[in-house]
Amino acid sequence: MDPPATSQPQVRLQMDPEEVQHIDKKPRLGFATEENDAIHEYDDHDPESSKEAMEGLTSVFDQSRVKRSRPQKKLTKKMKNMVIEPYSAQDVIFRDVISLLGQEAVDKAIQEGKDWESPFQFREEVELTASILSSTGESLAIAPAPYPPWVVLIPFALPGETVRVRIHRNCKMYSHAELLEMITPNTEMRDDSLIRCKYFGQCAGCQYQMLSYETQLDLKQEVLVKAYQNFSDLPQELIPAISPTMGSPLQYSYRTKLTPHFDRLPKAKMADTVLDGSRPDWFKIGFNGSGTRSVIDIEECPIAAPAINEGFGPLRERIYKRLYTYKQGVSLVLRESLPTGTRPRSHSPSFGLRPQIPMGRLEVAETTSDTEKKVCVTDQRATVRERVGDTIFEYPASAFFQNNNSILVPFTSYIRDMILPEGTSPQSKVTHLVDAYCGNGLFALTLASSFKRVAGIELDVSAIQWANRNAQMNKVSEDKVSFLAGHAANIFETVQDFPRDKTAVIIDPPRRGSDEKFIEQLILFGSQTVVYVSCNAHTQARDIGMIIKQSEALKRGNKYVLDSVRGFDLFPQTAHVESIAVLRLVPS
Ligand SMILES: C[S@@+](CC[C@H](N)C(=O)[O-])C[C@H]1O[C@@H](n2cnc3c(N)ncnc32)[C@H](O)[C@@H]1O
Repeated sequence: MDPPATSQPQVRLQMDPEEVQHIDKKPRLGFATEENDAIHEYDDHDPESSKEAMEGLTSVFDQSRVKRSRPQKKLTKKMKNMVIEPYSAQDVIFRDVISLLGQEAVDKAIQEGKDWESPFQFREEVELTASILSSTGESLAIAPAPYPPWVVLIPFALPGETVRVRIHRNCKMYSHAELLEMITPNTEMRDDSLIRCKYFGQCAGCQYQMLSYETQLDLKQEVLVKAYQNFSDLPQELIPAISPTMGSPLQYSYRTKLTPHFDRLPKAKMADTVLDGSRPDWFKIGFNGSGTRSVIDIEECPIAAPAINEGFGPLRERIYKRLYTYKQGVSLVLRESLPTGTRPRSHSPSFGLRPQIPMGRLEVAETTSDTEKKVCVTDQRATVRERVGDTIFEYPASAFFQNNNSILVPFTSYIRDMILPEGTSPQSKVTHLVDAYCGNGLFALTLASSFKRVAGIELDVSAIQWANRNAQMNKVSEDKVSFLAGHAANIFETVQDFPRDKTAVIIDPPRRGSDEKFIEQLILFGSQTVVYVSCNAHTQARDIGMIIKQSEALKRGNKYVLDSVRGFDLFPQTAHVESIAVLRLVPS
C-alpha cells in the first residue's frame, strides 16, 4: 500500500549534493516528508508547509463525494483536480462544514451540484464573522444572509472576529498578510503583541503566534477531542476525557531542523542580472507563503534553534555566489547538531524523574536539553548528533528525527510511565518492548534501561543501520535491543518468545497512520499495552477505533480499551500536535 520509505519519487539529488536537493518540478504543496517517503500533500512538521485548505478564502465542499451531473466545464482546472483525501486537512475541515451548516444543507448543495458554485459576485465585498476555529488552524465563517449556505475559510482569524473582504473568483482575493490587518480583533483570545516573527501572516509555517501559550495548548486538546469524536467511529463512552496538552519547554527557538527552499530560477531574470554574490531582488529562499504557492524570502525563523539561524546567513551567501549552477528548484536542510566528539552520558538517575512541572494551570515539561554550544549542519549527507537524556543519537542530516529536542525527555519518559505505571505489582510489570516504526531508535534506545528486551522494526534500511550504530554508541548490547529492517507487521513473528502479558508495543507510524496488515498482526499478538504515538490525531483516531472494534470482534476473552489520550506540543506556534494514545488489554 505505501511506497518504501527510501524511495523519493519526486525528489532527486543532482548536483551540489552536500547542501541541496534539486526538485524535479515546482513543489505543489510541500517537500519530502520527514519520513522521506514521498512528496506529501503538506508536511505538518515544516514551517514551509502549505495546505490546500489554507490556499486562500476557499470553499470547502468535498469534491470526492459528489457524483456530478452538471457540466464539468463550469469547474476550474484546480477544482476538477481536487480530491479530498480521507483524514486530510480538507477532510477535517469538511466535518467542520457539516457541523456548521448541518448535514442536510451540505447534502442538498452536493446533490444540486452547488458545492463549488461560489454565491458571490466577482469582486463583491462581504463581511464575514468567524464561527469556529478548525483543527487545521484557520477559522470558518458562514456567508451571511441572503447568501445560500456557504462556508469560507479565514486564516489567522479567531472565532467571533470579523473581516470585510472583497471576493475574487472562488472566494480568493487578499493575501493572508493583508487579511491579518483587516481582521477586527477578538480581544479575548488575540494578543498581537505576542507575535515574534516579522513574517507571521505571510509565511505558512505558524498559525498561532497571536495566542497565549495557554490558549494554544487548550486548542490542541480540543483538536484531539474532535479527532476522536469525528474519526474514531467509537461510541463516546469508549473515549476517555482527553488530558491537557503537555507544553513544550521551549516555545520559540525549538526547531532543530529547517528546510527552506527556492524555486527554479527564471531564465529571463537570470540573463538580465549581474550575479555579484548578493541576493538579486527577484530571488527568494524561504518557505511557501500563506495562501500562495510561491516562496517568500525568509532570513530567520524565530521558532528555529539559534544555531540554525546562525547557519542560515552563511548558507544563503554561498548560494548567491553560485546561483548560475542551479537548474531546478532546490530544497535545503539546516540541522542543529552537537559538536562531534560529544559522548553519551553515563546513565544517571535523573532520567527517571517525573518531568512535569506545573506552571499554574499550564503544564510545561521540564527539559534536560544540553547547554553545550550547538552547530548548524547544512550538508545533507553529514552526520547530526543529538542527545536525548542520557542517550546520544546520530543520523544523517536529511533523515527523520523528532524536531523539538527540548521536549523529548519528558515525551519519552511519559511513554515509559504509561507502560510502567506506578504501583504495578512486580508480577504484572511489563518487561519487554516492541518499537514499531522505530526510525533510528529513539524510543527503543531511550527506554532500553527499563526493559529486559527490546525489538525495533523500521522499513528504511538505512535508519536501521543508524539504530544499530546508536545502540553500539550508547553501549546497549545486542542481547537486549535488536533492530530489524522490514514492514512493521513482520515484527510479531520475530518476538514470539516475548511474554505477551508483559510486553508493550509502541507504534509511531507516518502521518497516513498504520495499515490493516499491521493492525491485524498487532491484535493477534495481543500485547498487554499499546502506546500509539502520532503527529496526525485523525489517522490515529481511525486506527485506535479499528484496534478496539476488531479486538472485541475476535471474541477471545479480552479486548483493547482506550486508557488515555494526551497531546504533546512538539510544534509550538503552529496548529500541529503530537498525540499519545494508550490502549490496555482487559478481560472482555
Ligand atoms: C514518524 S516516523 C517515527 C520514527 C521514530 N519512531 C522516531 O520517533 O524517531 C515513522 C517511521 O515509520 C517508518 N515507516 C513507514 N512505513 C513503515 C512500515 N510499513 N513499516 C515500518 N516502518 C515504516 C518511516 O520510515 C519512519 O521512519
